[in-house]
Amino acid sequence: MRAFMSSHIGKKRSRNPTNMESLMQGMLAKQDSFLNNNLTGGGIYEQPFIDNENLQPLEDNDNDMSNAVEDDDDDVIFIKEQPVYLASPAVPASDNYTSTTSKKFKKQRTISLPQLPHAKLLYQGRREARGQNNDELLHLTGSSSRTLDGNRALSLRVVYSASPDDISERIYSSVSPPGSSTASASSDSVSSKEGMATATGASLNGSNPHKRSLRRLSAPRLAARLVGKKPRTKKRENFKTDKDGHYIYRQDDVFGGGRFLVKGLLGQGTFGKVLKCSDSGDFATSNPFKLNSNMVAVKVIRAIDRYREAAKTELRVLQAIRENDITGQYQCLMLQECFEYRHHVCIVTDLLGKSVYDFMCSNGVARFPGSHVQAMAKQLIRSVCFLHDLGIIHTDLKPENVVLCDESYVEKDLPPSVIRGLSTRRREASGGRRKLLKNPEIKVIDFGSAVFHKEYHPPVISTRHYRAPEIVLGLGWSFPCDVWSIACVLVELVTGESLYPTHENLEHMAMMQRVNGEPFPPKIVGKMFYKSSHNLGNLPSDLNSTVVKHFDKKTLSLQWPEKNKRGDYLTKDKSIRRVMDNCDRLDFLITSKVKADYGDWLSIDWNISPEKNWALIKSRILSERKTSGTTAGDLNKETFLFWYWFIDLCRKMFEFDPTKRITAREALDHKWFNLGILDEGITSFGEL
Ligand SMILES: Nc1ncnc2c1ncn2[C@@H]1O[C@H](COP(=O)(O)OP(=O)(O)OP(=O)(O)O)[C@@H](O)[C@H]1O
Repeated sequence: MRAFMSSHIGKKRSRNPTNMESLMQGMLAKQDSFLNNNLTGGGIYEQPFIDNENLQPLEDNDNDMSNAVEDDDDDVIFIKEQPVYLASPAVPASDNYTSTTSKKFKKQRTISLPQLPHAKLLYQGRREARGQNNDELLHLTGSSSRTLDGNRALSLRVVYSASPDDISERIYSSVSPPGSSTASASSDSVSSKEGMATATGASLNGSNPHKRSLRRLSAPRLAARLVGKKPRTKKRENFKTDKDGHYIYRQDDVFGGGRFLVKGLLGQGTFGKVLKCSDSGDFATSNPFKLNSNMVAVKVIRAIDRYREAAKTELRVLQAIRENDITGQYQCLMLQECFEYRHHVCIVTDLLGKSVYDFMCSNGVARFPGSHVQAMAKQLIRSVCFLHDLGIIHTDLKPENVVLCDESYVEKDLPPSVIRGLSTRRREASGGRRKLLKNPEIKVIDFGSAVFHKEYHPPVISTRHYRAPEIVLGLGWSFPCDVWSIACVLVELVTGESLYPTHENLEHMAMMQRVNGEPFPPKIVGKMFYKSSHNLGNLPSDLNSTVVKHFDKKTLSLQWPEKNKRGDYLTKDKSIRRVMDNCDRLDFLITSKVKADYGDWLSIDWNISPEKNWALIKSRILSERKTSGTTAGDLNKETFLFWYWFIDLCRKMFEFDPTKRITAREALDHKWFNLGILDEGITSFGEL
């Protein structure tokens, strides 16, 4: 009972009807092929469930201008209809589906400009998951014993090296009396995981009935028997670890019982190194949902107890994701397996493309076109919605942790004026060209800081630029902190620059107020004073010295720029400039960046309705046309509406008070996701 939007083009009036129409037709054809061959193949497009609640948002209320099919400025109308489902008890189950052409039911609202198919992804989560912004949840600091118990229950298979030395060691331990085995001493507990090798540390201890036959095998073959895999090579496993517990990266190293061959370094962080490896194991070829034949990413965690412990929580999160999303449709990194090797926890996952951050760095124009931002936003919010429904808070959403599934792109030459304005580094990295992805499909990675909502919550989480105000103010945090981080990411995708380029609390808070165009609500500042004075909850250690002291106890307002008693400024000029130059109210900030594509006509003021905004733009265009004969260029009403509602969504995600912030689930239903835009991201989509 699967049905997708039926689409048709109804032509109204067009400046260049033939071009526009063929462009739209081309887009439709690409969408169809994408739906049928690509995303649907991976199960990304879900069958919408039958639910009256899901018959939304159909028609918008008074403010909705995007239904404006009668408007003079419309060129081509690109009508899309969501399938309509009924859940009336009077209707037999088999009749619940109604075709999109039925007159009985309301159509999905009209879209005048095209969208990428990703922007239409549906989310069929657990309906019972509610109250994610509940005040009590925010003050839950989580139980550390739950975290420890959870980690203790995790089984890690120990894999031994195929090198002769290690094998003799294994033979030795395999014939040792039960309980004295080095295998059981070094493993946290041993069991096999679904789809993984069955040989385990337990099978190697003294009670193993096969120990005599194991002793007769050559070293590499013995290793293979131990891990249940074919060894890649007889080459010695020269895998080395430095004094900080980091694996010392060397191309062509072999590890994991001869199974993994190191092909490259994908990234390194606090937790360890992420390696690109070719995998000779069975799982690599037998998994139908795998993206990339036998290539995998292996995160080799530092061989230090505290990181090993953290890695176990990461593994539990990855396991929960895999158990609840077997096909990977919610675009989270997929765990293939995990094992312990020479005291390193190794996490094997699908190999993905470069991060969105790296793509931006290598691009002549760091910002993404609106259509790509919308496509990525839908996927990202949907992924986070799925995680939240599982009771998982990611806590470290940032462009580095959003990776591309397909790095291929088309290039466009940039005008010399733009090239001149690029930094030398960017000019060299980009070759003076703008890169446009052919497919903005993404995955969310790095669950190394993810937290189950009932488990231990560290007082400070998130990378600074993406950190929500409730964390900075020490109010306690929960699911809403991810929503704030997503908003920071989305703005960065649109502007190409970090929204909060700062490294300290006072400056960060001043920037937040400037972006939101309002001071912190007295309610949350009052809570901060209460919690800090009563030492309630798990407070950041520097809360008083870097945050609380900057608020006035009576007015509950942030004292920035900081002054001494005589009224002299204590805040340095450089810091004041950083706040004033880099930040502006979000509507002004976004329009100032987006103007690069649509000219000076575009201006949005979130304090006035879209109708009034558009009327102002129109009157400016008209008067200018009279005096200088200029036109509005690429700006039309649909484009304006697209950015207006994008800003509206971000504003709701940047709500200071986490209990009032829009949830990921609510964000999925925001009207911005019903709007389209015709830009370079649409034309580059699926380009050959
Ligand atoms: N499955 C993957 N496919 C491709 N690249 C990956 C994959 N996993 C990680 N990477 C790359 O490795 C980098 C580091 O990975 P990850 O964030 O998981 O490690 P980390 O040690 O937790 O890093 P950090 O300390 O910065 O949080 C990522 O930014 C990404 O570029």
